[in-house]
Amino acid sequence: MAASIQLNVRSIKAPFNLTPVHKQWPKPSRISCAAAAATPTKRYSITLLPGDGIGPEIIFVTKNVLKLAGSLEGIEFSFQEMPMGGAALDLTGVPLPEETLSAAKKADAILLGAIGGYKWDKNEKHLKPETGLLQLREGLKVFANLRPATVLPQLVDSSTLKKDVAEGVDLMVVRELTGGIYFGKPRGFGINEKGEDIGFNTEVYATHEIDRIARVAFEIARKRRGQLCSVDKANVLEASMLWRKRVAAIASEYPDVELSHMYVDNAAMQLVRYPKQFDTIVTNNIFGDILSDEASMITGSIGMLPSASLGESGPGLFEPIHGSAPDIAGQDKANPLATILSAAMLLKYGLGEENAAKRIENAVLDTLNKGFRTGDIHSAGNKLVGCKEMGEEVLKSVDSPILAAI
Ligand SMILES: NC(=O)c1ccc[n+]([C@@H]2O[C@H](COP(=O)([O-])OP(=O)(O)OC[C@H]3O[C@@H](n4cnc5c(N)ncnc54)[C@H](O)[C@@H]3O)[C@@H](O)[C@H]2O)c1
Ligand SMILES: CC(C)[C@H](C(=O)O)[C@@H](O)C(=O)O
Ligand SMILES: [Mg+2]
Repeated sequence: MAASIQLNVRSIKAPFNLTPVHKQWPKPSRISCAAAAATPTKRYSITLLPGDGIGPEIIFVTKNVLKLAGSLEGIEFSFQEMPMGGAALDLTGVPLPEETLSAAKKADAILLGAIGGYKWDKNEKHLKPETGLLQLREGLKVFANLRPATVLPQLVDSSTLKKDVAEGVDLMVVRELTGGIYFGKPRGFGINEKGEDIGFNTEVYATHEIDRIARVAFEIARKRRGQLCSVDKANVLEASMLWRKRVAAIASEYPDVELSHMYVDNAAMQLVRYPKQFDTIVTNNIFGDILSDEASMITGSIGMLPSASLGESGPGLFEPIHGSAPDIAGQDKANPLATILSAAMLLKYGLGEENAAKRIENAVLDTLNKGFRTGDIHSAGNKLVGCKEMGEEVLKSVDSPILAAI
């Protein structure tokens, strides 16, 4: 299941007078000289949403990697940068301007950095950067969020888990992204019978929402190691009881996939006890959010985890699973690899361009093999680099021979 591929180029004029991200940074010379670019035969339009905090830094380097990998495979991209999150709030007063959503809908794929930051933390809900992100996911109808967590041999020592527990971990979290407690109604603030303030949200899932995410997960499990673990809280929550019933019903369509069920509290524990037991995990919106952050640390850092958000049709949304990291923003310390690997997912799942995707995955492996590490994955004996340099090293490796995919 991949987002539909639209091959026609669209030239969309940005309605905002945006300062391009990091225009003060010199363009890496490797872009023009790394390898002979193939004559473009395919053209795609990409909406870039740098967002806030480290977002512009990681999007800047990823755009260059995507551009070079594409050009070596006969692909030409047109990029359109649009405001999103806190940056959009400052510019337009809303976290997801209509122009941003409509440009995103018209693109072939969307690459997002990250949104959010201290400045907007106390805003009312509808004026929070995070609300813009939820509106974007809802607007694009990207209900299936794929979050792969793979422990690369080069980074096994960066894992917080013991080497023998972490090594060989290769799992995929399939997170439902447009339903559940994030979107359920009623929600809001009120006053209870004792006169106390209350805040409330509703976890609600309809059959069709569970069935479609279950089918995506079964399809993915079928192409992996044939094992699907559905994570829920069916011992307590009605929404989870329906979830478990429907996932079990859909299992009859996939006799070749082995289905198991696990309560989320146990799953959180099992992920750090023996993560190799997991192949594909399917879970609801909030459990997927939490478990994917947990899984990221097994791989060494949250700065390593990419994601793809796909719907039944229309462009896919590709973003790292981490946030805007305001504690390191503007310091050239961010690890861009989660975003670079999200660009590989964009090529693979969003555009069906497997060769260009492999180039990027391979370039990341090559760069790690050469010992380059940002601070979050750094250990003794490696070369500590910043976000820009890491991006430039990946660029240098984009034209290396294709080795095994990640
Ligand atoms: N998809 C998104 O845009 C997204 C996701 C999560 C959080 N957020 C937002 O980001 C803001 C900060 O949230 P948070 O601090 O809870 O989570 P975070 O993921 O931004 O940061 C958590 C920790 O991980 C580190 N980190 C994250 N990404 C990194 C990278 N690429 N390289 C190196 N270190 C990295 C940060 O420095 C921080 O110490 C909040 O406003 C939150 O709502 C946005
Ligand atoms: C920022 C927030 C809305 C978002 C989520 O909860 O989905 C983030 O944590 C993520 O994982 O993408
Ligand atoms: Mg999250």
